[in-house]
Amino acid sequence: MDEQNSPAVFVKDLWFAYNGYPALENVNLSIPRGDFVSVVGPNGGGKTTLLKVILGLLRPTRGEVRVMGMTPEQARPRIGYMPQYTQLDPLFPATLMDVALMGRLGRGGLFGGYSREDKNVVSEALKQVGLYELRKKSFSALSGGQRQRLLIARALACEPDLLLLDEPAANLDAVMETDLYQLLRTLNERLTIMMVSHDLGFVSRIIKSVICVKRKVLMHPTTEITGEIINDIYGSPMRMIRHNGEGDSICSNL
Ligand SMILES: Nc1ncnc2c1ncn2[C@@H]1O[C@H](COP(=O)(O)OP(=O)(O)OP(=O)(O)O)[C@@H](O)[C@H]1O
Repeated sequence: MDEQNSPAVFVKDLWFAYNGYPALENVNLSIPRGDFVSVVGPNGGGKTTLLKVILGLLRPTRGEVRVMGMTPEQARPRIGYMPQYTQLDPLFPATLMDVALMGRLGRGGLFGGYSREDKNVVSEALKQVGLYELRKKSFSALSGGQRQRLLIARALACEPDLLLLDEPAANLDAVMETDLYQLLRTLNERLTIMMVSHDLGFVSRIIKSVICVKRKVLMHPTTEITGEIINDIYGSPMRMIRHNGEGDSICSNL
């Protein structure tokens, strides 16, 4: 498969174990470019592990992973990653610009200083998430929602083709969550997005496919997700809410 026409993510017969304990089994996936995938599943199901394998942070025990036709290591500079928990101390003495510039590290920034291009790309990323005006403010002055946006700007700073987001809506209130999804919807016009969501209260209007991870992995178009599938993943009764009569749906706990 050549680089141009290959899927954003292709996984074949992938197995992964932590010290002999299997976390992912026989995973097969093909995520087309431009997709917006929500990765769901129970606690400890393997969602973060799957993201880390795609990112090349974890090496599979067995199987093949290709990201835009390349190995994860080769593709890494083109993958924007927002990890699950914000590691940054809220009192971290840095401006928004400093934090977002960290996203240029994989592009050769920092050592020898950041170039004008680094700063231009990061300014653009801050504009996209609506934080450019605050760029000189301290990280500690941001609200939870603004911090999540800043971490997305940091992930965008490497000018990615693929964005991997691990629970970006964690700790956000409903209004901030809606704003965040609106931003992701806009970004999806030019990027492939894979987003872990812990619960199934996802805004399905913007999501095109759902990947269910419970050691084994299944991918469905959003419209195909049924209560039965959800019960199967979570092992507990779940309910489907048809959203707008156009096949959109939201799943939630009973
Ligand atoms: N570094 C590690 N060493 C050993 N086992 C691990 C490690 N990280 C994760 N695991 C185990 O692998 C399994 C999958 O974990 P993972 O974090 O990928 O799940 P998850 O679906 O992202 O969970 P959550 O929804 O709780 O974030 C779990 O059983 C977990 O305990």
